[in-house]
Amino acid sequence: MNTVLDARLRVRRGDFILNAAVRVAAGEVLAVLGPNGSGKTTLLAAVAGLLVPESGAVTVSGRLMTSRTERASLCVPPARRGIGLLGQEPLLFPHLSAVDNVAFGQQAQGMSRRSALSDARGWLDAVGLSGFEDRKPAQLSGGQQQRVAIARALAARPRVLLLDEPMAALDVQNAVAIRQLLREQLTRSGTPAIIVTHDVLDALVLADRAAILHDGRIIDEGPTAQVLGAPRTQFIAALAGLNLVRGTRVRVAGDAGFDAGFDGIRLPDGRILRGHAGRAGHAAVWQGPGPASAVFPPSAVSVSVSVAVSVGFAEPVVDDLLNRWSAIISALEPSSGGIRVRTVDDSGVAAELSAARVAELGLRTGLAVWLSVPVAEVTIFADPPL
Ligand SMILES: Nc1ncnc2c1ncn2[C@@H]1O[C@H](COP(=O)(O)OP(=O)(O)OP(=O)(O)O)[C@@H](O)[C@H]1O
Repeated sequence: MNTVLDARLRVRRGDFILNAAVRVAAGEVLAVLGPNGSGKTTLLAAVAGLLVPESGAVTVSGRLMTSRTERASLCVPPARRGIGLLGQEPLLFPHLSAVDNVAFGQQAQGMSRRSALSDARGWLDAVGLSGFEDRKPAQLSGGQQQRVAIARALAARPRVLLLDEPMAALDVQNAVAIRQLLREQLTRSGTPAIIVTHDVLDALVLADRAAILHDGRIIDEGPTAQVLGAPRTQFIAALAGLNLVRGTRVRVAGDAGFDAGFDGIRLPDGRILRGHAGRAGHAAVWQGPGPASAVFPPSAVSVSVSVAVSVGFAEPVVDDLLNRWSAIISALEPSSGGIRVRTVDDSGVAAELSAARVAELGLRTGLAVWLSVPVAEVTIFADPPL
């Protein structure tokens, strides 16, 4: 891997400690996902040189930018790292026109005004703002200002671009357009980037790899689809729109012609949810009981109504290929796949049904139902220590 950015950092902020390592290769985009307070902004600030770590190092294209050991300390100022920053707010110079805002960085680096302006016009065209060159930020919409900020960040030709929730302050339509624009421009320019985000779409559309930050530590990292498809935390499962149920890993004897037997997890109420072992390295080898998670999509969960349902009481196994349990509906919400049926259950499992099916079954909040999910749809992962 042709590493452009290599950062290993331990940063203290009050009681909070970030202890994380990230690498970004040439032309690669890494998404850093994590809940509020997990340390995402702290990580970017330390990479950018805005925060000095307790220990660690940051190199950009092999040049040491931060180095902190017990004996020595180096921290190259942010403006001299070749690192671009794009945040939620465009932070344009209010007194400069769009084209002057974009040209500013190039001129500061010594490019002639004429060349910098010509380059800036090209970048404004690339972000769909040709014809807006002479407008001041106050004469542009929020989405247009963010486009100028993207043009400005890329025009400076940073070695690495750090994006801190760049779509968070935009309405949905603008966010979709700017996300697409960022994808095009990052690909076109080959700029390696880290994007910190709460939004799974940012990770899916923009990033090759995703890292999950949890309480100051990276607890999972890999190709975006793989990380989101095998979520290690409820936070990521919810982002990815998947159900994640925690329990203890058990080996379930295969009595229906499955030589290897099933894998399953035992839930806190004693119920067993059966599935199959997840991706290699997570749970491919049986390692005895231990914390584990079952992951399955809401679209795989069927709902049926029975008058005799007693909640929390697991029905005797009626089908080796199906997990089945009782629950009470807590909410019905619109979703991309129809209607999301949320249930009260230790694990808060959700099902996704068409509106017609919801009407046909007469589903409503407070109704007791049976939920079932095919064993083949459930993936079991051994939990790494969080
Ligand atoms: N200046 C500060 N002094 C003390 N603690 C701080 C300071 N700034 C941040 N923290 C703490 O550091 C932790 C990480 O904050 P950080 O902003 O990096 O998280 P984040 O993942 O970016 O969160 P969010 O998604 O809400 O922006 C939090 O617990 C926060 O309270």
